[in-house]
Formats: sequence, structure tokens, C-alpha cells
Amino acid sequence: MPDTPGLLVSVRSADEVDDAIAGGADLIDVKEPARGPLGVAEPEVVGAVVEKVKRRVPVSAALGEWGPNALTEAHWHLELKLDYVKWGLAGYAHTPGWGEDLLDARRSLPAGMEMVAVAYADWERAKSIPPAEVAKFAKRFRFRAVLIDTCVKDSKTLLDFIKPAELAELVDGLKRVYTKVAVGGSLKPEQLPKLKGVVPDYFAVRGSACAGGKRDGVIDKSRVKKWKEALG
Ligand SMILES: O=C[C@H](O)COP(=O)(O)O
Repeated sequence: MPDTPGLLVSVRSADEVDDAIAGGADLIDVKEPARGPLGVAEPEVVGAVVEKVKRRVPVSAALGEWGPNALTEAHWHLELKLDYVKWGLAGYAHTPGWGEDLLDARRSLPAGMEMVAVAYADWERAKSIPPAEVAKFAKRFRFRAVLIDTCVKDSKTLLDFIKPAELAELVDGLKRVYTKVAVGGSLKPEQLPKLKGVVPDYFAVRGSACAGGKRDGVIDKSRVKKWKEALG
């Protein structure tokens, strides 16, 4: 297991790709921040990002929050050469046997495209599934990737909802079964000392990698570099 986490940078357009990669991004994620924590970008935008990345690093795309029509609505996105796709589980009912619909969707993804299981640390305000349950589900059904993030993007950060020790346990448990883990949630590089024992495959960032620290701003190469150096 590598000791140095990689850096996932979320971009909202192809124009941001080169700065993200030059700053040191190890994975490019596409999302439209104005549409929520996992806001879906138009398929043309995602396609342009994939082209701009040119396989230099893997690419993931956020496809919004899961719902009965999620797969149909993502039809065009699923035609693209994406390594990972993810839906959030805000509003997802925590009923016994939950997740069958997600497993059905996963089965219909094109070869080479992985579904990321998403756990919101602020699951209570997201009306979602507790992270430990998502992790159990991901392990049981052998998801190759899990994202632990926050749903509501306000002044709070991941660490307002989960203690570093609990997070480390979740991350390590997933990595032990070879699931890749990304950890985000309005994190700033200054918080890394508090996250010393937490070693995911990627820290996932948008807000703090943008000009002015605002997630609807533009990716700022120097801020991405600062993250990379802090991780180094
Ligand atoms: O995939 C994770 C998110 O892009 C994190 O975004 P954020 O840093 O604005 O919370």
C-alpha cells in the first residue's frame, strides 16, 4: 500500500485540466459544482475533459444523486471513456437489503468503467446511508472504489462529521480488500496534520484548489501544487 496519497482534483471544464495536471493532480474528476456535491456536468463537457486529459491520468465523473432514472439520464456520459462514475446517495432510503438498484446499475456499465460507492460523512443531513454501512456494502460486493465526502458544501468540513481515527479505520478496512479510497469534504491542506493517520489512495479536492478557495471558482495551479507538496 503506498504511503503517500494521490490527489484527485475536480474540474468543471476542459479549460481547467492542464492547470490541475501541471499542479500535480493524479486523477481528474469532472463535476459541475453549481449542481451540488456530485453535480453532473453536461456530457459534452465531460467528453471534452476526457479528450484534454488524453489518458495522462484516470478520469472520473460525478453523475448527480442516485434516483430511479439515474442510469437513463446518464446515457451519454456512459458512452465516454471514463474510468470511474459516481452517484451520491443523498435521500437514499436506508432500508433492509438496500443497494440492489445500485448493483443492477453497476452490472450495466461498460467494461473498464467502475462505479464508485459514495459515503457522505454528513449522512444525517444528507438523509443518506451511514459511511460504515456504505463501506460494508462496498466490501461485500467488491466495489473497486469508494469516495468519502460531505454532501452539504458549507463552512463545515469532513472533520466536523467524522473523527480521524474512525476515518482511518474505514479507509484501512477498504484498502485491505484492495478497494481504492478517495477522501474529500471541503478539506484544506492545513488540515493534513490532523489527518496524519488517514492514508487514502487520494485526497479529493475542489474548493481549496480553486482561486479564492471557492469551489465555483477556477482551478488555481499554485493551490493544487500546495496540496501536492503538503501530501508529499
Ligand atoms: O470529489 C470530491 C470533491 O470534489 C471535493 O470537493 P470540495 O473540496 O469542494 O469539498
